[in-house]
Formats: sequence, structure tokens, C-alpha cells
Amino acid sequence: MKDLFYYIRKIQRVAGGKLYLNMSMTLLISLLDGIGMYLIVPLLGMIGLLQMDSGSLPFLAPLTGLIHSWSLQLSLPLVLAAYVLILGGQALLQRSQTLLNAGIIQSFIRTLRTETYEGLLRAKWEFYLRKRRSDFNHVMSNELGRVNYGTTLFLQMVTSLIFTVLQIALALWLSPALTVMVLVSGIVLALFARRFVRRSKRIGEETTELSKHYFAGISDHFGGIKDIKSNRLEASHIHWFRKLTDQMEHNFLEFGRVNSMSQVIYRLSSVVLIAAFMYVAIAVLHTPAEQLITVVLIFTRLWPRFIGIQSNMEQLSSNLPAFHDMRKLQQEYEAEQELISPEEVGASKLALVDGISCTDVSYRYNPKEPQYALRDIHVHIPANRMTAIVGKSGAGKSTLVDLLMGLIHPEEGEVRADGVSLQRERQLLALRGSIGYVAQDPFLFNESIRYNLQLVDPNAQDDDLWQALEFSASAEFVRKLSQGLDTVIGDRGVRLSGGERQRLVLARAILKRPSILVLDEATSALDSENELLIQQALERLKGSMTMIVIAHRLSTIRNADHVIVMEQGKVIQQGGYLQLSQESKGSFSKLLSYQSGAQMQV
Ligand SMILES: Nc1ncnc2c1ncn2[C@@H]1O[C@H](COP(=O)(O)OP(=O)(O)OP(=O)(O)O)[C@@H](O)[C@H]1O
Repeated sequence: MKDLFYYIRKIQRVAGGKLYLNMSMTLLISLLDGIGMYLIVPLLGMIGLLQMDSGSLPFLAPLTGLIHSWSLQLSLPLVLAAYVLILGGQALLQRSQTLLNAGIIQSFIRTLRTETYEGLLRAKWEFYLRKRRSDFNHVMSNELGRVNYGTTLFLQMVTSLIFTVLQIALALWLSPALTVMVLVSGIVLALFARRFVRRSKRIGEETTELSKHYFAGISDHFGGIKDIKSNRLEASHIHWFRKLTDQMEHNFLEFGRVNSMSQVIYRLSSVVLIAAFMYVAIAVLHTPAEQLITVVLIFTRLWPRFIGIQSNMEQLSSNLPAFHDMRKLQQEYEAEQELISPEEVGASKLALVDGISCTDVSYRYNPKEPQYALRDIHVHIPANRMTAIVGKSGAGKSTLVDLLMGLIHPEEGEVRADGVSLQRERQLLALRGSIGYVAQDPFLFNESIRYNLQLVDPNAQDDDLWQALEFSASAEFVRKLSQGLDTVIGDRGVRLSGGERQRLVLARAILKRPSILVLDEATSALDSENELLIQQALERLKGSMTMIVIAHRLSTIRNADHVIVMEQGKVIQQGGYLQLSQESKGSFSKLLSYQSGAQMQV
């Protein structure tokens, strides 16, 4: 419940005075509704169904006296006009209130959506290392929808409560004894129905878990669809999917059963109560007919409100877990915000003069577990030189690069750029703004080549784009595409080959004119000819840019000024390429001989 109130306070902040205007309109609408209903009694009196002068109705007695003194030709149109005016006015007011309500909810949801998205983007990389990506999709679409629905339900419930309180006040005025009986019955029933509210919450928790699995499953399966198709794994996935959707159906029906059960109890009890009231009112209390009709009118309007509130409470409870999920994610990313905003990152740059150094750095992905991904690392990446990081798979190369880029921070030791610690946000900000990064599995948007390139420099002209494409040996294949720079490259760039994707991302990195270029296995998918072209391009950049290159294929780094060899999270050798290749007992020369041996076998 405290998560719900957190969001209600937020809606209060977002909507401000509009929320109170909304409440006031609700009050007015319910007041008009009550008065409109009241007017039925004099109308019935006019057509002779009721004794109007009994004086048993407190508010109506003087009014009915007045109406009675007029002729029927005058009183009938007057009372009918008042009826039309009041209920017509109420209908118009109701429309404005509905629109106001929708506006409040929508601006709240927009704020929540934007805050969550921006908050997620500002979270540190380490936060993403621990989370499932599908959970973000789940919260941003499914849970946000449930929070939206839950908030609407809550506001509806407040409206309903205001209506109900007013109608109770009216009913109390007319007949305290009968109204108290209705109220007591309502309260007893509400206490009994608490179990349905609790059950709804449990079903809602199950809904959250199931939809989380659903989101995770479908994003995994469609992400890995090629593996599924080529390994004929469809059957097991379909089996998983059917089982989960069966559970989801059961969960949905279970809520329907709980909700309809409480509804049927309320409806049955209303029938029994009306019969009991009639008996007590007519046989015991000898209530006058006009009062009886008014109370029955009120009862038939009040009881459905009780039913509505009960149903609202159950639906709200079933959506509470979504509030909790959303709040939990918010708390998690709020605790791991980068002080630097994404806008600032691009703004300041660092012209590296000395280089980046790691002093006695150790890092664990999970500090609760004993394994270190990096242990006692002591390296210096000289500015404006090419540094290569090599080693077996799992040696810690990517982790070291992430540390050098300030994406993760060491558990022990320090990383410095030009002697200033990356713990200092300004320095980190400047460093990040100066990096061009190309990953092994580069990411491209399902947009045109021009759009993908201009992401890093929206003002880049066609000439600049072609220059970057020439650099990355991509100009030739882009020229051959029917729409050139305007070719849309498909989801994550699927319409391109792996090597073409890598070259485009390299072009994008270069277009940023970085002072530090980081290539993490960025040429692994290239054929020898294109790899050579890129090697030559990188060679031309030497001296003007700091380059950090991770490569399994050692031919890629034969021009490197400095080589760092890693094994099991440690640096086991470092020095110039030539120097290391000549140390015959060293790990680097072993790696070289394995690779040349493998090449000779081919
Ligand atoms: N997100 C992560 N969570 C937990 N452990 C991780 C994570 N990423 C990497 N590791 C572990 O850290 C160690 C170093 O991984 P890293 O990716 O840095 O190696 P690498 O040398 O780049 O390997 P490769 O050449 O295969 O890319 C490995 O033992 C790996 O299992």
C-alpha cells in the first residue's frame, strides 16, 4: 500500500490544483445527482401517486407546500424544467470532469514514463550488469500500464467514496433508522469480503511473476530465433510457451472467479436486504410511502456503489504488485545514478596527453563471490599510441577495457586518466566524451545508414559521412546499395553482413573524432582484405589518437606500439610487439606460434 501512496503523492505533485478541482467537481456532480433524485418525489406527488403534504420529508416539505400552491399547468413544467436543468447540467459537468481526469492520469503517466526512461539511461553500467534487459521492457510497458490502470482505479474509488458519503448523508437525513441498517449491513459485508481483497493481491503477485517470465521468454526466443530455427528447437519452445500461457489463463480466470464471487455475494445480499427493509418499514415501522420510495431509491443507488467499491478494491489490490515492482526498479536505479547526465557526456572532452593508467586494480563482478575478474592490474596505456590487449577467452580483456573507459570502477586500486582519478566525475565525463567505442557485436538501429552515422554528429555533412565510410572500408558496399546512405539496414542491422555492420560502426566511431578509439574485437568478422584496409587506416591514425585494441587474431595488432598479455585476470606480460614476439618462452610468442601453426594447417 505504501508504494501506492508514493504514486498518489506523485500524482498530487504532477496534477497540482487540478486534482482538487477534480474532487470538487465530483462533489458537485454527486450533489446534483442527489437533488435530481429528490425531485422524483414531488413529480410522483403531482401525478397523485404520493401524498405531498404529509410533511414527512424534511427538505421537501416546504418545497412541496410551495409547489402545491401553484396550478398544475405551472408546477409541472417548472419542476420538469428544474429536473432537466439539474440532470443536464450534471451530465455536462460529468463530461468536463472525465476529460480533466483523463488529463491528470495522462500527464502522470507521461511523467512516470519519462522519469523511468531517463533514470534508467542515467544508471551506471554496473546496474545493467546485474539486471535482465527484459525486466526493463516489462516495467516500461506492462507494469506501467498496470500502474496507470491502478491509479485510475484509485481515483475512481475516491470519487465513488465521495458519492457514497454524500448519498449516505442524504439517506441519513431522510431516514436514520433504515440508513443505519443499510450501513451496518454494508460494513459487515465489507469485513467479510476482505478475504477477496487479500486473495486478489496474491493473484496480482502471481500475474507479475508470470508476465515477467513471459517478457523474458519472448525477448530471448526472438533474439535467438536463428539458433532455434537452425537447431530445430521449435518444439521445446512451443511447449514452454503453451505451459506459460496456460498458467496465465488460469491466473486471469482465478481473478475473475474471486471478483465475481464477491459481486454475487453483494448482489444476493442486496435482494435479501431489500426484502427485509420492506418488511420492517411496512409491517413494523409503518413508514410513509414517499419516505419509503426515497429510501428504496437511495438504497438502489447506494448498494451498487458498495459493490463498485468492493470490485475496485479487488482490482486495485491485484495491481498493487505492479506498483511495488515499478518502485523497486526506481529505487534500484536511483541508488546507482551516474552524476553525469547523458547530455553532459558529449559536451566536455579530454585531449589525452599522458595516458590512462591502472594501479593495483582488482575487480569482481560479484563482491560476494571469491572469483576476481581482474587481480592486481598495473598497466599504463600511453596517449596517442596503439595498445593491444591479448589473451585467451575469459582472460579479462573486456573487463579491463570497461575499467579503462570508466564503465565499471575497481574494487581496489585506481584508474587515472592523465593522472586524475576516474572516481572524479568531471574527469570521467571528459574521458567518456572523448571515446569512440566499437564492440564485437556492434549495435545499429533499424534506420538508414545516414541516421546511424549522424547519431554521433547530427551536423555531419555527406562529405564527412563518406570520409568516415572510406576510412572504415565501407564506402564501396554502401555505394552499391540501391539507396546509398538512405538505405534502411533492418532490425539491429540484420540486412548487412557481420563484417559490414562492424565497418559501419567503426565509421560511426571515427565520425565522432574521438581522441581515444577502443576496438573490442571490432574486426573479428572481417575478411583478410578488409582487415588489412582497416589496419592501414589505423596505422595512418597513429600518433594522432590513442587506440586500445582487443584482438584474438594477432595479425590485427602487428602494428601495435604496446601489447598487454592477460591470463586468468592477470597481466602476465607487457611490452612492444617485436620485443614480446622475440621472448621465445613468453606467453605472447606461444600465442603467436599457436596462431601461425593453425594458419599453416589451414
Ligand atoms: N557480466 C558479468 N558477470 C559476471 N561475470 C562476468 C561478467 N562478464 C564477464 N565475467 C567474467 O569475468 C571474466 C573475464 O571476462 P571478460 O569478458 O573480461 O574476458 P575476455 O578476455 O574479454 O573474454 P573474451 O575474449 O571471450 O571476450 C570471465 O571469467 C567471465 O566469466
